[in-house]
Amino acid sequence: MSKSGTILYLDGVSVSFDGFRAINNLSLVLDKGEMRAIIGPNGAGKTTMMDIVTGKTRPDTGEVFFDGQTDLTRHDEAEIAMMGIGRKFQKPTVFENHSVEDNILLSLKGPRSIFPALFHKHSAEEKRRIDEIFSVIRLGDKRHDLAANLSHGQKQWLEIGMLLAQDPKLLLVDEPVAGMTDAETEETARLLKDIAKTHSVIVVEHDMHFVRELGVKVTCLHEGSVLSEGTLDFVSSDERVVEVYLGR
Ligand SMILES: Nc1ncnc2c1ncn2[C@@H]1O[C@H](COP(=O)(O)OP(=O)(O)OP(=O)(O)O)[C@@H](O)[C@H]1O
Repeated sequence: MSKSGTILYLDGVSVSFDGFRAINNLSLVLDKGEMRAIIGPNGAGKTTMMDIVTGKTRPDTGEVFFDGQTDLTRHDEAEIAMMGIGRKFQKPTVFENHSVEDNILLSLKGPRSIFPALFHKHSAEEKRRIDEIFSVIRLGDKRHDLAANLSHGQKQWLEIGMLLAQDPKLLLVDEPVAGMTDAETEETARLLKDIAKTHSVIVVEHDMHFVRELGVKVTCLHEGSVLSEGTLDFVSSDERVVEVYLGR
């Protein structure tokens, strides 16, 4: 497999915890600009795979490359975040006591303490970026509301906006629609599709209706390796996927 043109390249990756192989000879390649949905049963290794990409967990063996050339196994979590890999965990962790806009300002890329982040005069370029983020996350009319007053779904969108403020090249998004209403779920699919026009994205989800809305290539993990990969129709008609996951 060639690394050229890839944003993420995992080959032959394994990791064991106390003798248990959570990731087992995993190979997964994401092209630059691609959005991919990752599905699979509990314990399949989805979180561990993302932990390996973000430098939280070191693989025992295998290659992990970012942007075709950077060996991620040689970097720590902070360095990997600085390189442009952003991760959103399942539970939203916004600053509840700040306004929606301040949450975005506090997240803008660049070393900054709270005081200057909130009170410094923003350049035209920064203002353009902030407006762009608000248009993507559908919270323009909530800019001055307290983050605590947002719905669960809106908090997830705000946190995606905080991730965008870090200007990542690759976003890892863990179960974004868990707990959302159907309308919020559909809007989240549109929101991620907008983001995917200019970013590479990995979305882990169990909600198959949402995965269908995304309309992207799907990878099903099982026991730490790829069980099936292709269109959702292809993967969901794979008998092995039905047996270990969808049929349950
Ligand atoms: N730090 C750890 N120590 C021991 N075992 C671990 C550790 N991290 C993960 N595991 C085990 O590795 C396996 C893969 O777990 P992982 O959390 O990656 O699965 P997952 O696909 O994300 O599942 P879920 O859909 O439930 O989030 C599980 O059996 C889990 O118990």
